[in-house]
This record gives sequence, structure tokens and C-alpha cells, in this order.
Amino acid sequence: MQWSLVIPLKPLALAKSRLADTATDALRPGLALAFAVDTVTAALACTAVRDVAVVTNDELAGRELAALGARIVPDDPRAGLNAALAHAAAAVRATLPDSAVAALNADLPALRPPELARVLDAAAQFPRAFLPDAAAIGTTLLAVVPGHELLPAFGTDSRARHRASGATELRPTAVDSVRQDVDTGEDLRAALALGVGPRTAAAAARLLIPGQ
Ligand SMILES: Nc1nc2c(ncn2[C@@H]2O[C@H](COP(=O)(O)OP(=O)(O)OP(=O)(O)O)[C@@H](O)[C@H]2O)c(=O)[nH]1
Ligand SMILES: C=C(OP(=O)(O)O)C(=O)O
Repeated sequence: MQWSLVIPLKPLALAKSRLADTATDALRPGLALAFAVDTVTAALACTAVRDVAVVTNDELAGRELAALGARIVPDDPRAGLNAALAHAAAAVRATLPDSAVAALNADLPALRPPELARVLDAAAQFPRAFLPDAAAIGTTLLAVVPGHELLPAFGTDSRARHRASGATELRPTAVDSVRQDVDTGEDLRAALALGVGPRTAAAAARLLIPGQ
């Protein structure tokens, strides 16, 4: 099965606020953009991915991610993450009504295309499925096959919400890079240990993280 991905991205100046103790206000927007560039680059290189739509109102990020080959969908609802994802999924299906759609976070700088393909192949077995994040509290991917609505419920404790909503929790092995979202300095160290993409490696090198 070939997938359309929808990837949400906040305005960079507001993004990754929980990294304030790790990256200054001057460096954080560039770091958030680096995560998104590495995430989208890996997503576009995945054999199971047909197309990638990024839902964002950030102009700079929109330009850079469009240059990589992503479609940019404006975050017209301006009503938070789940409204943005539902809007982007509808935009994708307005063009491709029978597409399989998966929402993927933009903060997966260690993402490896074969690991994403493994997760999407697993998701194809169920109407609606999700992958818990590395902390096992949140969600990094929510996927629906044709004929089913995404019904995103991302945010704090989204693993429990997605489970309660009837989505199947995926448990594939060897997919750490798809689960390693970066919210905190500790998450960033974990992602660096897995091996991040080149943009994040360059941005992180400016942070002087202990142990890097
Ligand atoms: N388009 C859009 N994307 C969003 C919105 N809120 C969050 N996101 C994105 O959703 C993904 C998951 O959000 P978080 O992990 O909480 O990232 P974040 O909001 O940048 O991080 P914090 O500021 O620390 O909460 C990230 O890729 C965000 O950029 C929104 O209102 N609109
Ligand atoms: C949006 C989410 O991410 P975080 O917990 O990183 O805010 C989520 O896990 O649903």
C-alpha cells in the first residue's frame, strides 16, 4: 500500500517550547526547522510513501519543505494540532479520495525510511492504527486505510486517547527512529544517539550539548 503522509508544523517561533532549557530563543526555531527538514526528507525517501503534505502557516518552513518535494497546506483552521491534521487529511483526499493517510509528527530527526516503511506496512493491516512515542505516552503516527477517517487525538497522553478511540496500537520491532520524537533535551540526546539527519546534526552542534 502507498501512503499519503500529513505532517503538522507549528510556526517555528512557537515550536519546541519545551526545549527552552536546551536551545535559546535564537537557536530554537532553526532547530525545529532542522527536525522538520530531516523528518520530511526521510519520509519522502520511504518506499511506502507516495506523497507528503505539510500543514503549516510558517512561511520559511513552507518554502524549504516545498523545495524538498512536500505539498504545503495552509493551517487555515488555526485551531490547534488536531484541527490542522483533519484539515490536511481532507485536503489530501480532495485530490486522492481513495488514499491511505497517515499523520506523522515533524519532530522525528532520526527517522529512517525503512523503519517508516515497516510501520506503514503494519498499519495497512488495520482500518485505523497508531504508533506510541518512545516515552509510551504520546503518539508519533496515526494511520487510516481508504474509507476510514483519521479522527486525530494528538496531544498530551494521546496514546491512551487513540487506544480508547478504537485505533489499533502497533507494536512492530526495530522502529525506534519512528518513535523517537524530540520534546525535551533528554529526547534530543536519545535522538542523537540513534543518529539524526544532517540538518539536525548541524543545528545540534551549535548547542554544545554535554555528551554529544
Ligand atoms: N499546523 C500545526 N501544527 C502543530 C500545531 N500544534 C502542534 N503542531 C505540530 O505537531 C507536532 C507535535 O507537537 P509537539 O510535539 O507538541 O511540538 P511543539 O508544539 O512544537 O512542542 P512544544 O512547544 O514543546 O509543545 C509538531 O510537529 C508541531 O509542530 C498547530 O496548531 N498547527
Ligand atoms: C502531540 C503529541 O506530542 P507531544 O506529547 O510530543 O506533545 C502526541 O504525542 O500526541
